[in-house]
Amino acid sequence: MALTAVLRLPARALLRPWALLRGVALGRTEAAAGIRNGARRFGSQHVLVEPAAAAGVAVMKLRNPPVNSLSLELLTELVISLEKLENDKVFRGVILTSDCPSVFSSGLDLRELCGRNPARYAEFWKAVQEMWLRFYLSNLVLVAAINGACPAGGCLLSLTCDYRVLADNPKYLMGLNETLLGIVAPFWFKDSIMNTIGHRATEQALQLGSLLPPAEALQVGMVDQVVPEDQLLSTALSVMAKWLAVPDHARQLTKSMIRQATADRLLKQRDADIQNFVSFISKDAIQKSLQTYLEKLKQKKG
Ligand SMILES: CCC/C=C/C(=O)SCCNC(=O)CCNC(=O)[C@H](O)C(C)(C)COP(=O)([O-])OP(=O)([O-])OC[C@H]1O[C@@H](n2cnc3c(N)ncnc32)[C@H](O)[C@@H]1OP(=O)([O-])[O-]
Repeated sequence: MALTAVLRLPARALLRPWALLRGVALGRTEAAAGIRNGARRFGSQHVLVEPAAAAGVAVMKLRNPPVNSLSLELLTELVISLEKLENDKVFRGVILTSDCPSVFSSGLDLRELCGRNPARYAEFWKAVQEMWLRFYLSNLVLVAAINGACPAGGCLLSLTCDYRVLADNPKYLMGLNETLLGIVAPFWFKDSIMNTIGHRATEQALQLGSLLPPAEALQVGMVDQVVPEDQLLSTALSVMAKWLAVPDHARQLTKSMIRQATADRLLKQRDADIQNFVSFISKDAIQKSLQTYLEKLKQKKG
C-alpha cells in the first residue's frame, strides 16, 4: 500500500495493523467505502456487499466471472467480507447470492486443484476450511438466494447458510458431485449435507454425485424453498424478516448448540485434513482425472 494511501486511513486503522491488511485484500480503505441508503456499501474485487432494502440486512454477491469458481482470492475475500459485517453492529443478516448470470458458484476453482505445488495446495485448502468454518458458525443469519447452478463447493457454501431459496430453473442443478470428478468429498462436506438432508439421502446423493434440479433439491431438503426467479430476492428478504424477529442472543446460542460439534470435528484435525488433501490431490491418478474433467468442460463450450 502506498504511503499516501496509508496516511489517508482513519487513525484507528493505523492502530490495528490487520485493518491495513484487510484494506489491501479488499482493494480499498475504510475511508473509501461508499455510502448507500445511509448504510455502508463496500466491495472487493470478487465480492460485492451492499445494504438490502431491509434494515440490518446486507446482500453479499459473488462476482468472479464467468462462473464464480472459488479461487484462493475469492475464498479470502468472502471470509474478510463476512468478518467485516459481523464486526459492524448495523448488520444482523446476510443474503448470499451471485452477480454472475445463471451460476451461483461452480465450486472450487479447478485450476487451484491442478498442476500446483504442495505448499499452494495446502494454502488453498486452509482457505477452503476457513471459509466453511466462518460461514457455518457465523452469528449472523445467512440466507442463500441461489440464482444459478450450484455444484460441489458452491453447494457447500450454500449449505453453510441457515436457509436456502433456489430460483426455479431446470438448469440450476445443485449437489455435491465430487465423485463424478473422481475425487472424494471430505468428511466435513459430507457432514454438511448429512446434517441437511439426512443419512439415507446423503448415501445416495454423495455416492452418485447427484446434481439435482430444483424440484428434486426441494424434495430431498437440499433447499428450503423454490421460487420463480423474479421472486428470489423478495422471498429471501421475507425469510430473513422471520429469522430476524427472533432475539439474536437466543438464536445465536441455539445455532451454535446445533452446529459447533460438527465444526469441532474439523477444528480438532485441521492440519491432518490439510495433509490428507495435499497427498490426495497430488496423486498422479487424481491429477489426470481432474485434467480430463477440465478439458471436457472446455470442449463442451466449443
Ligand atoms: C477434495 C476436493 C473437493 C472439491 C470440490 C469442488 O468444488 S471441485 C469443483 C467441481 N465443480 C464442477 O464440477 C462444476 C463444473 N462446471 C460446470 O458444470 C459448469 O461450468 C457450470 C454448470 C457451473 C456453468 O456452466 P456454463 O455453461 O455457464 O459455463 P461453462 O461450463 O462454459 O464454463 C465457463 C468457463 O468456466 C470454466 N469453469 C467451469 N467450472 C470451473 C471450475 N470449477 N473451476 C475452474 N474453471 C471452471 C470452464 O472450463 C470454462 O472455461 P473456458 O472454456 O472459458 O476457459
